[in-house]
Amino acid sequence: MPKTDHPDRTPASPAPPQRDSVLPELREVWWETGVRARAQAGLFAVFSELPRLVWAALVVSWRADRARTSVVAATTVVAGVMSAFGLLAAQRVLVELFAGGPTADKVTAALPALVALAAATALRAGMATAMGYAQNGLTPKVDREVERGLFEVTTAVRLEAFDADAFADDMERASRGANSTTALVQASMNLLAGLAGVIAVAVAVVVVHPLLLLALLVATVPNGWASLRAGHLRYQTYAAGSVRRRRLWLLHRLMAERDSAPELRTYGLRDFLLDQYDRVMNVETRIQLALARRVTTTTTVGAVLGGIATAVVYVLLGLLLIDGQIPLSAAATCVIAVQSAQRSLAVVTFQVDRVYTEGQHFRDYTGFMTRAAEYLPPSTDRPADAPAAERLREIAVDAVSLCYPDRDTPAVDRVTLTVSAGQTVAFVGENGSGKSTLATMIATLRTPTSGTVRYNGRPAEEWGVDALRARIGVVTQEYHKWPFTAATNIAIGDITTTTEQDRIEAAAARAVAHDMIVELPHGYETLLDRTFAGGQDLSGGQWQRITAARGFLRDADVLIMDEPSSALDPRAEDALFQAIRDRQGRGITILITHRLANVRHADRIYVLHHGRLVEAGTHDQLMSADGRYAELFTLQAAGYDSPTAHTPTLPRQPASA
Ligand SMILES: Nc1ncnc2c1ncn2[C@@H]1O[C@H](COP(=O)(O)OP(=O)(O)OP(=O)(O)O)[C@@H](O)[C@H]1O
Repeated sequence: MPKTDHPDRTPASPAPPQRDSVLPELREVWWETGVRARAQAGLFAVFSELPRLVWAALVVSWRADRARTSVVAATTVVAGVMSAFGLLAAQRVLVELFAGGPTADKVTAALPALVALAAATALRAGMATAMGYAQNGLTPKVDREVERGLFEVTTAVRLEAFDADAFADDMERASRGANSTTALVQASMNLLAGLAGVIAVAVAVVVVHPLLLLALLVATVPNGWASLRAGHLRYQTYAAGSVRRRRLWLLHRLMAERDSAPELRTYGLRDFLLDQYDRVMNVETRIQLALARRVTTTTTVGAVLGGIATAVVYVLLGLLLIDGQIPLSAAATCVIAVQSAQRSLAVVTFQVDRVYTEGQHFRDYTGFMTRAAEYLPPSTDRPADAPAAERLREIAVDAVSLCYPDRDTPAVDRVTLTVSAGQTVAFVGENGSGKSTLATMIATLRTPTSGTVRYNGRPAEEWGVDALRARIGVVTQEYHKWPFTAATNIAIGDITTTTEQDRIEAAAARAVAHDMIVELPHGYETLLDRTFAGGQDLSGGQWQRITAARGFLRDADVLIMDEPSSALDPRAEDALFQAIRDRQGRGITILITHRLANVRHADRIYVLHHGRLVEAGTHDQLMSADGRYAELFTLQAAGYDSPTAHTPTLPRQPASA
């Protein structure tokens, strides 16, 4: 890892080495190097990037709301013109007032210019109000445009994306980037408005004396530099703290949310988690203090240099006046212009800083959108040769392997098998043997690293992922508890059926969930989320019945059930497997379970071990073969046969009874 100047590496910041073993998340990860390199771009890079960022902001804004973007652009230009016009009118007023003659005549002569000055000031204020109004209206539209785009991608990427090391961090920064877009758009608009003001003042100053323009620049450059550098330091710190922030967010959730509350108390994790929080926050505090020191030093140096330069401008003005190079009226106008220019330039430098900083976050967003596109599945359009009514008759798994990222050994290793319509097959094997991974590949949720899965003889690409998924129902081992009503939680199995109560109830009945649901306070309309008023929670087994109902809802050609009964009571389990057996002779059913008594009726049982298919056959065939399946089955059965329930007898150690 190359050495870089990084806020985390300031002498005060690194966590002690032994803590890394507790919080590996605090260690530097490879992808941060690239982010940091970007954050370390010099000020020249900042300016060279500005036009592109402002342009990007205008494009987003234009896409979100053309009318409001046009209003902002028009009011910006008109306000700028009015600034120049106002300054020139002010100078005209002063020229008339400093002319010779009686005061009444001078005031009368200055009146037209005074009226013009008042009109320009009023118009400029009106433009600022209109611009503010249009910008406020733009904010929610830009938010929606960008955030929706992000969600469209995060909900479409393949599951592999969530296994990739950098994806979660990348996504975290992208969400921050999405939130930054509104700020970028606003800052860009304000920057353009500020620039229009600066140009207006510059024009007025040049009219008075060209040399004053140079002085004006000298007076503003130090503050501008300080402001830009401070923004730059903040971004560097932000970019380097992504992993730490994610860790903090996780700790917030672990300590404050309902899911973790019981285990937190059972295992007495309070002090442990608070300690972890303290460690992350200690690092964070040190880094923020170091940042504050550097930012304060930078802005102080900028302010001192800016003050000296302003004094130089006024001295120069005085010298020009004494020398008779400019009249008193022009000198007075120039003082007004210098103050006005400093105000406008303060706006510009502040907005340059914001545009750059928010722009970096925005680039995180656009960069993520580009990188995430690599994880998007191929076009989901159903090809013309996959008729909508075609049923899945056969699934052929051909030498399929899957290696998870950063794993040396494949989770599934060259597995070949075929399942036909009407068959119920079971995948069995010890924990981690690859059963779920194989099932997710059949369900098109993961793409094999090598080998092919064919559906009716054709690979998935020829069908289109959507066409296949519409024909495959999956009940996953790690099901999700959706914070919706019981009815919707079942309808999620086929979201088009949310209003088809009879279908929902039929699916619930097959999954032994109906009676349980009608006993809930609001029956099917009971909200299954305790975090909302009136919400209910269910037991593990009750949740499992709901998820099984999800699987039954869509009478899919293929139903994959991964550990559907691990939390069910014996009666519910028996009823569920009866319902699964009812599919036999019709669709394809793939069953994954450790309760081997439930797979006895399967047409074929596939035994996996370390990712490889080691045995296949019916229950009777596998028992006669006396291999791995027979061993597991006998071991489990012995638990029931044993006279002492707590000391199950191993098959090769006959019971002493
Ligand atoms: N997302 C993942 N990233 C990396 N490795 C994974 C991932 N999911 C599973 N694995 C690994 O792949 C192997 C197979 O896991 P899989 O979940 O397919 O096993 P399984 O047979 O279904 O296990 P179980 O009976 O415990 O459900 C295991 O070694 C597991 O650690």
